[in-house]
Amino acid sequence: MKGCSAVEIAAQVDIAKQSTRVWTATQRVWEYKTLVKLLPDHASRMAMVKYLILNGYLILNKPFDEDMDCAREAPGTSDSVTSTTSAVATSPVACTASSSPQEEEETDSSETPSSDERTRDSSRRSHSTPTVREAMQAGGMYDKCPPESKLLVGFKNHLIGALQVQNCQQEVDNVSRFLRYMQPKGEPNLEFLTKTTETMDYMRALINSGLSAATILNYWKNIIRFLQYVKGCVDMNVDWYKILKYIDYLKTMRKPVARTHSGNVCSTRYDRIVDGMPTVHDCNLVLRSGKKRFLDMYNRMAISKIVVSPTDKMWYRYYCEALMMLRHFQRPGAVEGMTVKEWVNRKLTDGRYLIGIKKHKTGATHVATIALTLEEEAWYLIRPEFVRGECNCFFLSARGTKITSGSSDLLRLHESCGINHVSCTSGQVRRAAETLVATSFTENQKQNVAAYMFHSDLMADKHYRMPVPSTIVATAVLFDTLPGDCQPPTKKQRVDAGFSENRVYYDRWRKCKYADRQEHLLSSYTYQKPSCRKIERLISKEGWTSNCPKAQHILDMWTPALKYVIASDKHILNSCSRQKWKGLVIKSFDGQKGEGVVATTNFTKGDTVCDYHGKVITKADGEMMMEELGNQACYLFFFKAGGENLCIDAQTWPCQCHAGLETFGRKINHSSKHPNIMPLSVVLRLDDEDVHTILIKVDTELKFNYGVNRKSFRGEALDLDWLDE
Ligand SMILES: C[S@@+](CC[C@H](N)C(=O)[O-])C[C@H]1O[C@@H](n2cnc3c(N)ncnc32)[C@H](O)[C@@H]1O
Repeated sequence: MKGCSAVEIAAQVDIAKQSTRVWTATQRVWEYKTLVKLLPDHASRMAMVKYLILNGYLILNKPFDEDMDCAREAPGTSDSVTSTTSAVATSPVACTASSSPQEEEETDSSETPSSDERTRDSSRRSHSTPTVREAMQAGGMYDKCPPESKLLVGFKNHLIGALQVQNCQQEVDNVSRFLRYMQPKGEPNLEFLTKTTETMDYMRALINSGLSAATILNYWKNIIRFLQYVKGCVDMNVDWYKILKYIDYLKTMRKPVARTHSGNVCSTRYDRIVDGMPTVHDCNLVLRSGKKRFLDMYNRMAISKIVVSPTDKMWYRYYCEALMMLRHFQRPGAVEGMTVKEWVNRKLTDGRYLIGIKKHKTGATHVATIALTLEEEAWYLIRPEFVRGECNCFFLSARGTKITSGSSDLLRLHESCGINHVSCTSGQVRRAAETLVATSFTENQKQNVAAYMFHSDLMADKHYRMPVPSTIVATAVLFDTLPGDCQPPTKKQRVDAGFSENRVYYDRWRKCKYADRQEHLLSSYTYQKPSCRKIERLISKEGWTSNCPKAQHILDMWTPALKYVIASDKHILNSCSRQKWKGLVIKSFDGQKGEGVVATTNFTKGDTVCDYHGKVITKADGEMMMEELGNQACYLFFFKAGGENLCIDAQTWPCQCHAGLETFGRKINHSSKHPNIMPLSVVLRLDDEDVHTILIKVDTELKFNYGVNRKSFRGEALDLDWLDE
């Protein structure tokens, strides 16, 4: 539009904007998963994908072209990706078990009951999985260091011994591949700590090889854990500073990947909200529709002793496996791992047969448990029909060997019943059950369910906190009833807004408001217990006249919340780990006092000025050190935490972790009469250390009360007159 006037150009821009809006609004962007749902038939879907792309549509989360062309994508692939991603989002450990390229290889079914399935499975093995692996191989990311390398052996022992990670081989392999990439030859060493360019290359190569964001994050997590292990190795004489810097670098580098991952998880969850989630009942459809055939087969095999065809027998087994996954919410790994011994050891408890399964292919330390009804137990008694030789596994393939993929079997069952399996995987039914539990079970019941479904407690907790559509709507309705001035909705407002005349929403509003007020009052007193009078004053200042918490009740509920606030404060964690605190200097004083700490900025009550840094030792060890010191200045801080008598040893200086750096805590002098800071013992998740933090109120020399007097320590301090200060 070179020759056009500004007005003409502006008019064209307007038209373009308009058309972009229409373009976006008319579904130019497609999620591949939606296409899977709309077009379960692979060929039709591929044709549609091509058409959409040709016409300028954008398809998000499309599998690699090669995968789409080579393999008839197993229905449910996208779904299983979904469940992996969400598991990763809630528990990074789960990612270890499910998202590594090795695992991708292993989860392919090798059992091939029909020629059709054989074609599909073999094509998946020969094309789909190796795509990622081959890319990794080509990029030099698949080679490993010798397993006997000192670093790897040490790391593995650390994972098993110190961190109790029994299933750690995958993590060790991931680290091994990383080390090999960074140092293609020889015994791996720590020279990579300075190779930032190569590290960046490694990240790029991982991304380019087609690994999912979740898997890459998992690699990164493993490497960071490895570095933390190295940091703690006293015999390696490693440079802490270098390691910390490198960890920082890794953390920065993973940020974009983490963003992509969060985006993926969000989009999955969004789909779930928009498309709705299947209920447990929906997921059990295959059990209902196949039940007649199943019972018929049972009658023929168990009662009439008629020999059925191998295909029928196989189908019967699929159904039995499905029962465990869909009705008893077991993971496929538990179905695959169940042994004959575990079956024989089943225990009749309160009318149910209880079975425990130890091997379930996950990193969880829980035993998978199933409580079969008497009827179900009878259905499983038919197993001898499948035995072809020696095999300890309970479920047996057509060849009499261990089954390899419970999820593939579930998929086959769905296909045989003509049911679209997409929303009926074991992951889906577990999620559906969790949703149900979250809305209608008590906390105790939830914990029991978590154990039954063999989640880690943390994972279970996270799942239960996931919003479900009905909760979101209920909350939104509640918000709608809240006018801006925070008054409860009047009866007229409620009725006008389409709600019933009764008080249910009014009461709900009052309940929420009451809880808010309680929280507000409690949050005003974080580190010092208030008096009843003080709370009453605050309540009256707020101007609340009704629906108002009682001051005494708040006092009863009060606990020192600050510890928890501190424990999650990134600034404090960072300052503790780097030993960098702002607003303090060390100053020399006259006389015996020596040096002390002075504040150069104004601190406010509640501020954390620094920590008392040093190694945490026992009280007995501390006392022994003190005895040896005699009358010399002493840099030991005795305290009690969780019933234990401990001591921070700042006597041993400089510390290993911050070579050559003077730390402030140990330089703070004593004052019993005018202390202006107080120590607070908190447990920070910081390289497994208990870190003591100190609060200050005024900008003057920092002094705390050492908590001892001249008579302390059996009178040994009698001549320390400065203790009276
Ligand atoms: C933890 S250190 C404090 C820093 C020490 N002033 C320095 O120069 O390194 C504790 C020692 O400082 C000295 N100290 C602490 N408070 C003092 C005070 N109010 N007056 C005199 N000396 C004090 C005592 O010798 C004590 O053993």
